[in-house]
Amino acid sequence: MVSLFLPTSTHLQQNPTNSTWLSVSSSKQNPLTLLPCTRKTWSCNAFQDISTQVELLNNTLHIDETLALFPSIKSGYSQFLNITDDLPEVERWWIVAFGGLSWAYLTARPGVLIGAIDAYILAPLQVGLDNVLGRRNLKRRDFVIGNKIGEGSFGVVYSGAIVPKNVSVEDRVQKRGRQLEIDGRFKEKVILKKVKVGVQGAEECGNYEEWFNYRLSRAAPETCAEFLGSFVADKTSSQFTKGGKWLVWKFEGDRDLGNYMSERNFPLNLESIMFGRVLQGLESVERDALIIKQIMRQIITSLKKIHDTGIVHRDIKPANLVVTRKGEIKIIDFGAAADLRIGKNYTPNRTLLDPDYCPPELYVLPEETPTPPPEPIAALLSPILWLLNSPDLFDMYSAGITLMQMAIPSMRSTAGLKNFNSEIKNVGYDLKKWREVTRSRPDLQILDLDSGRGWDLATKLISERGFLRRGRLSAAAALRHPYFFLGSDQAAAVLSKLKLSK
Ligand SMILES: Nc1ncnc2c1ncn2[C@@H]1O[C@H](COP(=O)(O)OP(=O)(O)OP(=O)(O)O)[C@@H](O)[C@H]1O
Repeated sequence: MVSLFLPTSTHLQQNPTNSTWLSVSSSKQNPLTLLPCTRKTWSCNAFQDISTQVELLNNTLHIDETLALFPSIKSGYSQFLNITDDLPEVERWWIVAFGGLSWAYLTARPGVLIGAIDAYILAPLQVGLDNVLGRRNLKRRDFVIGNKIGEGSFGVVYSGAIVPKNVSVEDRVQKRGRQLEIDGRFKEKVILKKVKVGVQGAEECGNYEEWFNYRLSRAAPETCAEFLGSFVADKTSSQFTKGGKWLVWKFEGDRDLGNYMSERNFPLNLESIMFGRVLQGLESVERDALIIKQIMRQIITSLKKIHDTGIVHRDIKPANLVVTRKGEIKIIDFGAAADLRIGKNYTPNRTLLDPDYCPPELYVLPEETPTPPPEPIAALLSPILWLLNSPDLFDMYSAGITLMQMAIPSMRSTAGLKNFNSEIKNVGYDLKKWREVTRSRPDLQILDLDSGRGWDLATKLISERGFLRRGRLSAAAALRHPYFFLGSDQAAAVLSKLKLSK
């Protein structure tokens, strides 16, 4: 039985094992006493002065015994009694109530308390530690640049490698084609993002991306690519422009989810990566469903952790989900992310979005939301902001589109996705209605398995915000959806890992 100990006279509590009621009394002078009672008699007993310890026939339970199980609570409880010894009972009640409410507020999402600990203790500690270990002193000459692998509005992304100490300067020029991969000396592969120079907003975006990567490297490192740091080029040569900023990550995998989805054999092309082997004894559609479920579980689990820190990614899509060799999904590209605990990278009326994946509301917060106040004040107000606006649901819509794309082959092409987006808009973002009227004849087999659990989840992710800006599942609620019950995908993943480790 779990009890709530209040430094006051009496309250009523039910024993969950046998449903009997207990009258619970405590005060400094009188040790806590539990009396079996009925609901009716409790109100009479409640104000009785219980000065002697009463032996309970069936439910003998003493506060000292119970508190002995929780030593820290016990010492806190007695300290509290000591400190408030001179106070009248009513004031003690107020202190407890105020303390409880403050604790609930400070720990409510997105976590004012944990955010303050991170900002004022963990972040400076990380800087100090990184400086001691030399991690903040990255230099241009530490890296060799390989092929260009992507370009966004604010940055150009290259593959690269860390230059080992024994390699001569001449070798540190750009390596093109497969030169870098076949050169055995460059073992530690990295990804480098060159922040564009002279492009409006690029520098600011690069700084934000760096900030988000450091923040997540402390709060939820397993969700994203390992961030190694940044450097500013000290001279202009080959890809480097003097003064230009570069961000560096560990190379997490050859391909992102978008690359895998563009292949005809998706999702089977991920089967051995996700599960370490071919799933046996299952129909092909069930194998597909299991792989997709495992990917979705990872995406939503990571989103939950990121949202718990107050960060909304705002650009969730297959191209921003790197698949590692161990079958882990890492979220990348935090250039558009916003920290809605302190208002970082949030400007009202400005949205950075990919129209194919962004939700109908377009903005992470209502357009009339004012410019964030200074960070400590914004942080203090953030639980109210989250409660009223649920900004995390922005990413959940994008996760829903990703699920639909994985499960419905015709939606994987750019044209198929655009067609879906225009059809869903025409039916007011009502997925059930879309199913009735779509002309695209989608193959919904995977979503319809297990009495349509996948389909049900999709309908609860792809929807308008609705009343009180809710009406869409949060990451935590999605993980509790029946689609993720009976973790057959989890079991297969664990089994394969056990087999591999033998
Ligand atoms: N840590 C990493 N490991 C492996 N591949 C990565 C990693 N980071 C990025 N990539 C690859 O590089 C591609 C481009 O990266 P990213 O999406 O961060 O930049 P971008 O969108 O081109 O730039 P911008 O931030 O300006 O929009 C990704 O799609 C992915 O394939």
